[in-house]
Amino acid sequence: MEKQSRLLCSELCVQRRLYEVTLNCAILAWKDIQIAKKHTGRAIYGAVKAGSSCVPVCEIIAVQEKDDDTPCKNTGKWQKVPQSPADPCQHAFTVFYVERTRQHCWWCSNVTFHCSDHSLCLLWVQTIREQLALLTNRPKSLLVYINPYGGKQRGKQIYDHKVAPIFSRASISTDVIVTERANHARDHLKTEADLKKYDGVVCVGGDGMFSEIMHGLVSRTQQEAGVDENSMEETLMPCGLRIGIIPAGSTDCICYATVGSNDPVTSALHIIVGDSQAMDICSVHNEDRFLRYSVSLLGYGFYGDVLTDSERKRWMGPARYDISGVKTFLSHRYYEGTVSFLPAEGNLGSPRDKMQCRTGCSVCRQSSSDKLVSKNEDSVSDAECQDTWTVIRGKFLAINAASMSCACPRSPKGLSPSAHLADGTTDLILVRKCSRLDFLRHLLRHTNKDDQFDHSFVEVYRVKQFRFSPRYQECDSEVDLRESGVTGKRFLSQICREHRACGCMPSQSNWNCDGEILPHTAIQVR
Ligand SMILES: CCCCCCCCCCCCC/C=C/[C@@H](O)[C@H](COP(=O)(O)O)NC(=O)CCCCCCCCCCCCCCC
Ligand SMILES: Nc1ncnc2c1ncn2[C@@H]1O[C@H](COP(=O)(O)OP(=O)(O)O)[C@@H](O)[C@H]1O
Ligand SMILES: [Ca+2]
Repeated sequence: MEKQSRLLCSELCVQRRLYEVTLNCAILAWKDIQIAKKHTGRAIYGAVKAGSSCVPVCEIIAVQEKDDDTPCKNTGKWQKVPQSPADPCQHAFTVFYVERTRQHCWWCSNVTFHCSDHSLCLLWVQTIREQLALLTNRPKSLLVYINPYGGKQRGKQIYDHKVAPIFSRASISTDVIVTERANHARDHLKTEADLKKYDGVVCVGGDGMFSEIMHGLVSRTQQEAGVDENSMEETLMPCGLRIGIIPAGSTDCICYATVGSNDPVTSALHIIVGDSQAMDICSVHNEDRFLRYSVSLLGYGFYGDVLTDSERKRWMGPARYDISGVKTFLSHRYYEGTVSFLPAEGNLGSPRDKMQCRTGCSVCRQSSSDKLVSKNEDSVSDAECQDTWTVIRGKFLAINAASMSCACPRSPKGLSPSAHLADGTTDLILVRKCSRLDFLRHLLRHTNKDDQFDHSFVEVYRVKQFRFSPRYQECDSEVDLRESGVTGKRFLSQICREHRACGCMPSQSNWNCDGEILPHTAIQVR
């Protein structure tokens, strides 16, 4: 505090007690003068601390001169405006700032400073505003998309009641679009929206809604940069705009895994202070066709089937996943296929190293600087790495790729607790055919502290690319069936012939790509 030069220092009242209030370019601090005097010369820091508070300037949301006839912000009571000009409470300003509450949860708190002199009051307001104006990473203008049908259908309510008031307090201007159909936001972003007007896009909804907005922005960026999304060789251009997420969906894992909570107010405050976090994006192709991007979970088998079943139960809201989860668990189907992958090299850690990715994560920083170096040196092409592909054939209950931890309220540590948000890799989890009881033990470990990878039937790899092809590929899609001349009957008789001895039927599943069903099962992922 002493190292930074003071911009202002005054004696002001807070709730009728006199405080020494100081502002430098980094911190606003207020110290109860009486408590401080009591302890002069004595090093009782705890006691001195008891009468003093501070807030980093970068966590101040707004400062407002208080009207004479507004209720006192600290007590909530209406205050009588004092008549005497010498009254130290005659003029006041309120500072709104971020306060940490529960784990990773933020709240917008406030403190009102009173002073006798109007010009002093104005000077404080103006100086704090000048300091806020220097924080250039804060958004001023945002484009907001609300999915009114996500989660418990409370997106609009959450935005109107919890988010819009703090955005307006922070003087952020917004254009709000309540979507009218699926893919409305994606198409608007891709073709219509005047993106130059905005400092960021806000998504009010779940992972599916985030995915729509991310697709809109990423595709728009590639179109403008002339990058062909169908080509697996091209390097995608990163997006210039940030996406803020106000959680109002069913899983909200993208919000939970980046912010640490699924609280709309916390998210709004992170948006206001201009926080940002880079995020890996996987591209998913089928042959030369681009299918989709994924940022959280790409899951075949168990999670694909849970999603397929749950789409029919959308009216149930978030509970549909639990019902479909139990149903899919009981059906206990397995899937045959071949997974090939290119393991991540270098100092990218391992999925079992128990390192959690946090803001400023050293692994992600290292990975992005490595990428810059390799780009400049134009080093090893994918073709040269061909020989390092690992190939695994087998029978699986689930094949999951988690590009981030996928932490969510259902599983607070996530599918892959040590996965990194922006290291250019995804954690590939293979759950081989096992008994129901073993699979249940594995699932349960997602909800407690035990290691879900510590089973003989579970393998996990950190990879840069992977491919999957199901064993009975002919049935991949009706088109493929017709093209290859294989009929459904022939497919079934082939399976029956091969499984006559054991009497069980292997199944076909679909890929769950961030909560959307992919139309193909043979995929290539980068
Ligand atoms: C026995 C309890 C087992 C609990 C296991 C929980 C594991 C949860 C891992 C969740 C990973 C979530 C990854 C995120 C995916 C989302 O992108 C995506 C889309 O989200 P959106 O709807 O918000 O748009 N969400 C999903 O695909 C939903 C996946 C939810 C899976 C829930 C599975 C519940 C399983 C319950 C099994 C119970 C067996 C009990 C037997 C007696
Ligand atoms: N106005 C709308 N009507 C119907 N569906 C919509 C609308 N807006 C968005 N969607 C779609 O709703 C799906 C689910 O949205 P999401 O917000 O992720 O909720 P949830 O988490 O409950 O799945 C997304 O796939 C999105 O494309
Ligand atoms: Ca990653």
